[in-house]
Amino acid sequence: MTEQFSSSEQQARLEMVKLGASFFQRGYATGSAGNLSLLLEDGNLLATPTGSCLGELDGNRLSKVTLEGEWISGDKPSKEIAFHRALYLNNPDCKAVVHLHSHYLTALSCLQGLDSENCIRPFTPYVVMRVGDVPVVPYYKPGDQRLADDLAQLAGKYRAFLLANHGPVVVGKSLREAADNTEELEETARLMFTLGDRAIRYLTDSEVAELRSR
Ligand SMILES: O=C(CO)COP(=O)(O)O
Ligand SMILES: [Zn+2]
Repeated sequence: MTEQFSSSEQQARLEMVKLGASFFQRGYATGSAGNLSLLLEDGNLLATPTGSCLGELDGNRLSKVTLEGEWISGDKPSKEIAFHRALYLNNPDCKAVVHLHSHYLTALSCLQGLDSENCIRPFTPYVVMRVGDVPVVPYYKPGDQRLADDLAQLAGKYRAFLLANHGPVVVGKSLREAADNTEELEETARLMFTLGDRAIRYLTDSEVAELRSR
């Protein structure tokens, strides 16, 4: 990578390239699906370009956009940049966003009858400790402004979201945290399908409350 970026921006670019490759190599991302963004120290967003494969990101060509949505540099930003911006603008703790079409969460997002306020009823502690409730955003086509409008409404209250018939969106205080929490959710969705129709002992309300108050 060239020297045209500040050292913190250079580090952020390298982190995005590294995490994108890690997602891709381990099968959490396939083809050119999914997008990542983070808030730079200069107050602008670094995001993956539209149509890019997370496994082959070029640190020098990542998109830079203002929080208002103006494209500053790099390749054309993700078509989902509007919903990424909505999350930063409506949650001061949001410093990074991960959106994937990971297998099990996307399968979950296609089920009918999900609880729109929390589609993952807790049966293991980590989802409660790290993420909390996961609301479902109704289906809109990728890139639709209504995804951003709905996420803007939910952003202040939740750390992860499931886009119906599409996939997860997870925020974090860092790209690493958002990535870790996305993986936690993906593994939890995988457990849901592994458990299938068997009777699950869900965590009780007091067990959930104990985890939340930690
Ligand atoms: O996941 C995607 C759309 O929801 C991928 O779109 P982009 O390639 O424009 O980021
Ligand atoms: Zn998508």
